[in-house]
Amino acid sequence: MADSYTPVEGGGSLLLAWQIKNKKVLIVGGGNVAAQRIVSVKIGDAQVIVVAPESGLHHEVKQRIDHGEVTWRNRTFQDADLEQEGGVDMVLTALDDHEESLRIGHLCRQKRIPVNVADVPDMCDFYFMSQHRDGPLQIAVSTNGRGPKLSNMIRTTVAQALPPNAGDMVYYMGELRAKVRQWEPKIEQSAKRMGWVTKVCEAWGLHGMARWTDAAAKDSTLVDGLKPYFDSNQVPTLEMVLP
Ligand SMILES: C[C@@]1(CC(=O)O)C2=NC(=C\c3[nH]c(c(CCC(=O)O)c3CC(=O)O)Cc3[nH]c(c(CC(=O)O)c3CCC(=O)O)/C=C3\N/C(=C\2)[C@@H](CCC(=O)O)[C@]3(C)CC(=O)O)/[C@H]1CCC(=O)O
Ligand SMILES: NC(=O)c1ccc[n+]([C@@H]2O[C@H](COP(=O)([O-])OP(=O)(O)OC[C@H]3O[C@@H](n4cnc5c(N)ncnc54)[C@H](O)[C@@H]3O)[C@@H](O)[C@H]2O)c1
Repeated sequence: MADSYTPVEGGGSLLLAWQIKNKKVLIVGGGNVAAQRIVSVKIGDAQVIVVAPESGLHHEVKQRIDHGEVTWRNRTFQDADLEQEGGVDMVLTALDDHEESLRIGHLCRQKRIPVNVADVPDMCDFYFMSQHRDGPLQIAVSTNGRGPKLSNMIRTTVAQALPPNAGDMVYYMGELRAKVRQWEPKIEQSAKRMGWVTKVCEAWGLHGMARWTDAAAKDSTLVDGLKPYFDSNQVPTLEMVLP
């Protein structure tokens, strides 16, 4: 046991990968910011309700309404929007009416509905982050409200440092992980499974896994060739398993 653990540095945010699939997200406003918010929450397969009068709709928002990607209430916000059809799980305001935006923020706080109020960090229960998306890979950067443009630049720099097939790599290494669970389904063997997968990741490295990915994408049976190595708890070099 350590005499003293590293002190925790507070003042940050709790970063989570929020599972919002089929949850109801109310977006108030239908302009520029709303258009971006819709994309952010639809990535998580949320059910989106937009409340905004037709006169102020951004063409992207209009298109998503026309395509049935979001539900639309063609009017200004009413307090009852927070209660209708069993209530909502999250609210995002994207209005050009600052006072009304703040009022909605306070209402959500009263009702304990998580809320993001565009342009008013103090009223946000959570901030959005600058995001890189590549299939199952998501990388998000926060500066905790200090510099959104800086978030964007750091995110771009991080993404550029990755192998170009990083998203596929996450996908195919996930396939390998699923295979290992099939090979050794017993829950008490979890430590063996995790230990072997970790050793493979470390031995191959990111660039090795990227090479594996290109080969596995061409030949779906390749993964089965790893089973004897798993069974004997050995980690093969790529040369031993690539065609
Ligand atoms: C990540 C991203 C996600 C998204 O919004 O989707 C995002 N802002 C993005 C872009 C961006 N926003 C703004 C600019 C102009 C340049 C600049 O101001 O720097 C740029 C740059 C650009 O457009 O390139 C204006 C702005 N933003 C906020 C304020 C209010 C304030 O600061 O008080 C003002 C008005 C400032 C003023 O008027 O002076 C506040 C917030 N913006 C946040 C997120 C949260 C903190 C994120 C963090 O800490 O990193 C937070 C706190 C709340 C929130 O919105 O959740 C997205 C990156 C998109 C990408 O990656 O491409
Ligand atoms: N545009 C940006 O890049 C940006 C970036 C950060 C923050 N913001 C802030 O976010 C807010 C929204 O910006 P925007 O560019 O999307 O504005 P916008 O003018 O494009 O859109 C505002 C939308 O709100 C709707 N609206 C107004 N009152 C409403 C009400 N009572 N109920 C429902 N809908 C209502 C309008 O009809 C319109 O659809 C502003 O406060 C802005 O300062 C904008």
